[in-house]
Amino acid sequence: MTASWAQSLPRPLAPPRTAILTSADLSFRQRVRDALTGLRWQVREADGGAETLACLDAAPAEAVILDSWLPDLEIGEFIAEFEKLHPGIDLVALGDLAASSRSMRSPRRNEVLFALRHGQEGDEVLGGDEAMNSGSVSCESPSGESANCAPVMPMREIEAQPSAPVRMLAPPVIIATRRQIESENFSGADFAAAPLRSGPSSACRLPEFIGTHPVMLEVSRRIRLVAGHRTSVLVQGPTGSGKELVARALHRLSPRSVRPFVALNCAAIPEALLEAELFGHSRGAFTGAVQGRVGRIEAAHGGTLFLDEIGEMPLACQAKLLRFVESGELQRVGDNELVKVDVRLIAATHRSLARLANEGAFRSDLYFRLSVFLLHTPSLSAHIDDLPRLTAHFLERMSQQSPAKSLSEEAQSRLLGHSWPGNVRELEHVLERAWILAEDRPRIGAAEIEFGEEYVTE
Ligand SMILES: Nc1ncnc2c1ncn2[C@@H]1O[C@H](COP(=O)(O)OP(=O)(O)OP(=O)(O)O)[C@@H](O)[C@H]1O
Repeated sequence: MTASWAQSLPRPLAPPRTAILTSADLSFRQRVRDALTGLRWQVREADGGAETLACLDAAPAEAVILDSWLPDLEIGEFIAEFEKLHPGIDLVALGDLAASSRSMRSPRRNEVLFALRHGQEGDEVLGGDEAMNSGSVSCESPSGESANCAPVMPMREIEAQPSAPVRMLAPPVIIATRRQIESENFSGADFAAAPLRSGPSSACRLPEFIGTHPVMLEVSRRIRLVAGHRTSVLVQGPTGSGKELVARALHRLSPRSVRPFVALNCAAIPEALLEAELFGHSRGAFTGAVQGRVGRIEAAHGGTLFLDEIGEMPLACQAKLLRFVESGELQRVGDNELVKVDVRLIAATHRSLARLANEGAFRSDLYFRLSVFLLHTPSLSAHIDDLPRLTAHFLERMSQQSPAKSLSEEAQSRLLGHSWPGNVRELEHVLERAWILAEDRPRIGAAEIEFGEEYVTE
C-alpha cells in the first residue's frame, strides 16, 4: 500500500542540467537552446571559444555544446585548451565534428555519441533508434550496455516548425565526447578533416595573426587566455610588430566587443593637451575650451581603452591616470564632479616600461597596475619563418584592388636577406611600394624591392 502510494506521488524533479551552447550562428543556437530547454537544460550561450571560457570562469556548467566552427579560435586548439582547463566538463560536439560514423562505430568508445548535424539538404539528425535501426551505429550506454535511445527529429523538421516540441534526445545525457577526444580515433582523422585545421602548428593561431612560428602562436594563446577577463594588459614590442593588432584582438574576443574600442597614442598629443584629451574638460576650463568635451576614457565606457606609447606619457598625467585606475572615477579638467567609468585598459609601448620605472621616468605604481598581464609582440626577425606567409597575405590583399602579382625568386631572396627594423609594418610598405613599381607586370622583380631610403640618390 505504502509502496503504491509512494509510486503515485509525483516524483521530485531533478535539478536542471546546465550547459553552455557555443555557436556563432544565432538561429542555430536558438533552435538547439529551445530543444534543450524543453528537456530541462539551463542553457547559456556563447558566440565563440573565448566567450565560452569566460562563461565557464564566471559560473561552471555540466557541458559545453560546441558547433563545428568557431569565429575566433581553431576548433582543435579550443578543445585542447578546454580539456586542460575543464577536464570534468562534458564536451558535446555538434555538426561535422561529431558526424563521423567511423568514430561512432569505434569499438574503443564506451559513451554514446548522439550527433546533431546542421540541416544540410537531405541530412537528418543522427540519433538513437534511427541510427541503430539503420544499422550504422552501435548505440551503447556509458557502461557499455545498449541504451534506450529515443528517435530524434530531423533538423529540417525542426527548421520547418521552430516552435514544435522537439524530442531530441532521451535521456538528456547527450554526448560525452571527452573520452573520444582522448582516443586517437577522434583526435586523428576527424580533426584532420576539419576545414579550419591546416596542421598542428596552426591550431591556436588567431585569424588576424598571419604566421605559425611558435612565438606568434604564444601571442595568440595568451590573447585568448586573457581576453575574457577585465585584467589590464601591457603589450610590449618593437615598432610595427602588431601591438595594436593585439589590443584589437583582445577587445574582439572580450565580452566588451559590443562596446567601443578607443585608442589614444600618448606620443602623438602635445603634453599640454593630453590630460584634456584623456579625461575630457568642462566649458571654459582653458583658453579655447568654448564647450565641454568628453575625454577618451569616458568615450570607452563599457569597452576597451588602448593607450599606445604609454611610456611617453608625462608624469603629471600618469598621476591622474593612476588615480583613475585605482578608483574607477575621473574628474574632467576644470570640473569637480567625479564620474564613474568602466573601462578595460590595454597599454602598449616599444620601450621597456620596467626599465623606465627603474630610472624614474615612469611611475612604478602605475607600471604594476598596467602590467597585470604582459604580452610581447616579437620583432619580425624573431619569426622570420613567417615571412613567406605574411608576404602572401599582403599580396593577396593587394590583388583585391588590381590584378594579382607574384614575386620572382630574386625578390624573395632579397626580402629574406633584410633585417626588418620596421617589422611587419615595414614588410607591408615594402610590398606596397614594389607593387606600384612593378606597374602592369604580373611579377615583382628584385629591382622593385626597395628598403627605406636606399633609392634616394644624392
Ligand atoms: N602577425 C601579423 N599578421 C598580420 N599582420 C600583422 C601582424 N603583425 C603586424 N601586422 C600588421 O602590421 C601593421 C602594424 O601593426 P600594428 O600597428 O599593430 O603595430 P604596432 O606594434 O602597434 O606599431 P607601432 O609601435 O608603430 O604603434 C598593421 O597593418 C598590422 O595589421
